[in-house]
Amino acid sequence: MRASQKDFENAMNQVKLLKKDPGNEVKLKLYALYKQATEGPCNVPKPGVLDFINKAKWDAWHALGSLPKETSRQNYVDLVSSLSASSESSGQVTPAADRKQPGSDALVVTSQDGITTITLNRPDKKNALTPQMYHDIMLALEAASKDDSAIAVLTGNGDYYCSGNDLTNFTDIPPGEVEDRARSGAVLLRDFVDCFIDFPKPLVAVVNGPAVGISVTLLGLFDIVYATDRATFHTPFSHLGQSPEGCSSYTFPKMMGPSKVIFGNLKTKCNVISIPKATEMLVFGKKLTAREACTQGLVTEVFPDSTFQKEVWVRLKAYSKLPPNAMRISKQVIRNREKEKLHAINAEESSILQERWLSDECMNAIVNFLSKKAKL
Ligand SMILES: CCCCC/C=C/CC(=O)SCCNC(=O)CCNC(=O)[C@H](O)C(C)(C)COP(=O)(O)OP(=O)(O)OC[C@H]1O[C@@H](n2cnc3c(N)ncnc32)[C@H](O)[C@@H]1OP(=O)(O)O
Repeated sequence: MRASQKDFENAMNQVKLLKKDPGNEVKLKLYALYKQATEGPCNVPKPGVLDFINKAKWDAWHALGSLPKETSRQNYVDLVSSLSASSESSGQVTPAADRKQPGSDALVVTSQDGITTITLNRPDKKNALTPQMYHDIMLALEAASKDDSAIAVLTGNGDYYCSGNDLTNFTDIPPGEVEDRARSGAVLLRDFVDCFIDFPKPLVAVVNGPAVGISVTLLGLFDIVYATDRATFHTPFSHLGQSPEGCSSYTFPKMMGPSKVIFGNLKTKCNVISIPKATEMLVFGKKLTAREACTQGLVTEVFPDSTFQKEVWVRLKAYSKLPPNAMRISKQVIRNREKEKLHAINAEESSILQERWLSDECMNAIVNFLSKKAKL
């Protein structure tokens, strides 16, 4: 059977996830087949002899002569599939990918076994979220809401789940444009969080490592949160001169419940007040371990790191075989009556944050991070 365009796109995504470098010879072969499959026979002038890299690429492409596009596509898919079989790719992302997100390699979307997996793929920056990634995640969620998968998963590649908003997003802003940027940032944030509120299928977070900032607050909008015991959950908003988002000002106190504080002594009358446990996280920036987050209702289940990927994916594959319409409808029954409220909270949080981004407290904290004075 001939490889389809979808198979070809799957293969392109799989290449990005290979753990083992396949070596220059194979990479040239992949390049040549890709060019032949997408553009046909080599039609560009030969680079000069001193332009070693481009000449090697040109030679590899040119060597394919008039190989038809369809055959090149098939050969590309076969080659990638043989590489994937021999490469030890990370447990959860071996399945063939089925879409390439526009504009960035920092997000990889795969779809297999009824599960669409959105993987944050910027491990060298601890999967910090750039504006492009916010846009691409929205696109991926939009596509996943319509594709034939039963559930969707968000996870991270590397040792972190996500280090939150990329703090360099706040740099290089010309002085006259600061307010405009804060305004457009708030619109993006609001649209982004709205996509999570409205996502119609079961949404699962596979928290493969520490999580910071918005990647934590969003967890209140997921239906299941599985975490490795290596994960931590940190919302250092006050440290950053910022304030909670992702509807966490509502979902966290609701999920975590109150902690009772008793004051007074035996001689005087004792008073009991209830403070949401979430306050310690959202106001004071207390970092929770995975077990603490589980006890407090933010995480569904914690797994030992050594078996995390295996156990979680076995579980999710089983869930994905359940009738998809029933799961979608059940999710809606559970979530729908809160939706309007969540949208209103999201709008409010985004507009408060827009103001915070303009504050000296926020600017100073970001400068501190960027000058490496502070490690949160
Ligand atoms: C549309 C806009 C929406 C905005 C929504 C608002 C959201 C609010 C938030 O998300 S607040 C949370 C923001 N995140 C942080 O404050 C985390 C900052 N990072 C750290 O504190 C640390 O990097 C760490 C604890 C995550 C990891 O520390 P570690 O020592 O293990 O590793 P490094 O610090 O050396 O990090 C490796 C490289 O990654 C870069 N990096 C990490 N996180 C971020 C980030 N959030 N933004 C930008 N860059 C980040 C780090 O700078 C290192 O880069 P380098 O190798 O080039 O130095």
